[in-house]
Amino acid sequence: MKLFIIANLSILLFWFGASTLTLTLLSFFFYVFLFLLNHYLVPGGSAWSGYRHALKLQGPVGWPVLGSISDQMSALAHRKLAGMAASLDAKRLMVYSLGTSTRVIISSHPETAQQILGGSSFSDRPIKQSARALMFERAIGFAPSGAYWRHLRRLAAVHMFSPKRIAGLEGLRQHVVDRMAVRVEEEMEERRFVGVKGILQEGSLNNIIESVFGLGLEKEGSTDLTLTLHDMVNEGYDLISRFNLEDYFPLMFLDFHGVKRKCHKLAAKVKCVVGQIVEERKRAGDFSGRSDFLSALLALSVEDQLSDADLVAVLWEMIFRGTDTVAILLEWIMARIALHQDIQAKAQEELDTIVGNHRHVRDSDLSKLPYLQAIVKEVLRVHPPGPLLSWARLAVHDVHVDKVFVPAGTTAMVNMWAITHDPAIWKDPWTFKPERFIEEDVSIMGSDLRLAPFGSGRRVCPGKALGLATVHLWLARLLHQFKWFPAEPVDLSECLMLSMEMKKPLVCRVIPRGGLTSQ
Ligand code: HEM
Repeated sequence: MKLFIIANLSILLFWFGASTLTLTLLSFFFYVFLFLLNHYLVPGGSAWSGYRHALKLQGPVGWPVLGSISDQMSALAHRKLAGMAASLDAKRLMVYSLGTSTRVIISSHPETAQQILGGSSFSDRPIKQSARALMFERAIGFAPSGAYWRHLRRLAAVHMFSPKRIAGLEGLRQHVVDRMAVRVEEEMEERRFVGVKGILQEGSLNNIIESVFGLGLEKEGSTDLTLTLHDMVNEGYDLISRFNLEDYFPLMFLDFHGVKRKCHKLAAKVKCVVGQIVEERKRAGDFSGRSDFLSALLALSVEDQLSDADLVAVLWEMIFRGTDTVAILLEWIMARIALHQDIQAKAQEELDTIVGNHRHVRDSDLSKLPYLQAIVKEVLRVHPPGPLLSWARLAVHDVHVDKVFVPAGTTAMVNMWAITHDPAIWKDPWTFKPERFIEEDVSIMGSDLRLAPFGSGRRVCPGKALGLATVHLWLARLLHQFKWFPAEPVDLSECLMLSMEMKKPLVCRVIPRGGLTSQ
């Protein structure tokens, strides 16, 4: 067909007196043009061009060479992808390309999400250069799903996230929230408003550092170390969230944005800072009687021990993952609390009934506070911190999803934000209404894909119980002790980095509720 068109065109041009060279060039460019059209005008874009005949694909064609990179890299990627899936009638499964060769599938439906997250076919993760350089390939999040990854998950399940250990860390959580309450009062006194994000980030970092390293929060030098780790986490977060051309094009030798260089520099710093903590603990010896994760890992039997390099990677990942997730979720919750005064009053009434006003809230009270828990669920529905579930999955072998053939090596994502805002799944999805979870008890731990903010299946978030225990207790304490008002209009705009943050940090006016004092 193409040759026929070219031949006809050539004859026409000949009749119009064009030279042989012009004819050859025109024919050449015309052929290239047709080839490109043929290659790119495929549902899902060029990375899917080899599969179009076998499949019934639905997805955007994207741009030549770039594919749908601009949509994926947008600060509102979850909304863009949800809009595209709805307009192409591809909620169950949409395909697209990143660059010329990265094939992606995305589900915006609980049933296909279950197929992706639930089985073993998508149990690896695609790894970005930045994540590799920052050593995450040797930690739980990006380790391929083999024996090493299973070993790490087991160690973390027993020594970091077991119910016994989470319960044992209540004293730490109480201590950290005491300090946060003092800072709230100090900021109110000094500035007449409270920068919520800063307080939550500091509290969250202190909490995770202490549970991972057990250095003693009040010890000399601990503030310097906290600041160093804080800067390292922020820099790593920024680097890993950044778009890097080299992830999608074979330009490994180039470093256009300087990401590779910065990652290597940061990794060297992490090895030095975390490595030094490990060395000092080893020198001090005797790990018994200590409850921190580092000591538990050092006390393992020889056959279970991790190498020093792997130990650093695993500890660094815990600090990295454990800080922002909790702080970001709590900032969204406090924003909703400040915005909906009626909901705040109802939660405080529940607290006063169950806890009274002569003592602070304890972990043991939390199960008796269904409305408070419903608020957390509703925030996870409306503002899931990982709207695209943070880190994608990778097909480890050829597989079918919804009868669509998905080749090995395809990146798979779930648009949890699209699912939690789908009117076919949730009544009035745009209304903030914690009461919906009083009417229907929906599990958020991964068994019900209508609301799975921690993912699901074998790579589900291992920190979900610890994260929720922290968020529930801190929210209860902050609500019990203070009334929260917006210091300026609450702006609910989103910005998707590694997690989905508030674009404009929350600023509140806070009034003590009386009865309870900060310690
Ligand atoms: C409280 C808010 C949190 C949210 C919303 C959250 C969300 C997520 C999500 C969506 C995933 C991907 C799951 C999947 O692929 O199915 C994940 C993985 C992970 N999370 Fe969390 N997380 C939170 C807290 C934490 C905490 C506190 C830690 C550790 C201290 C943590 C450590 C991890 C790790 C290590 C992985 C990788 C698991 C693997 O690949 O096997 N997370 N998280």
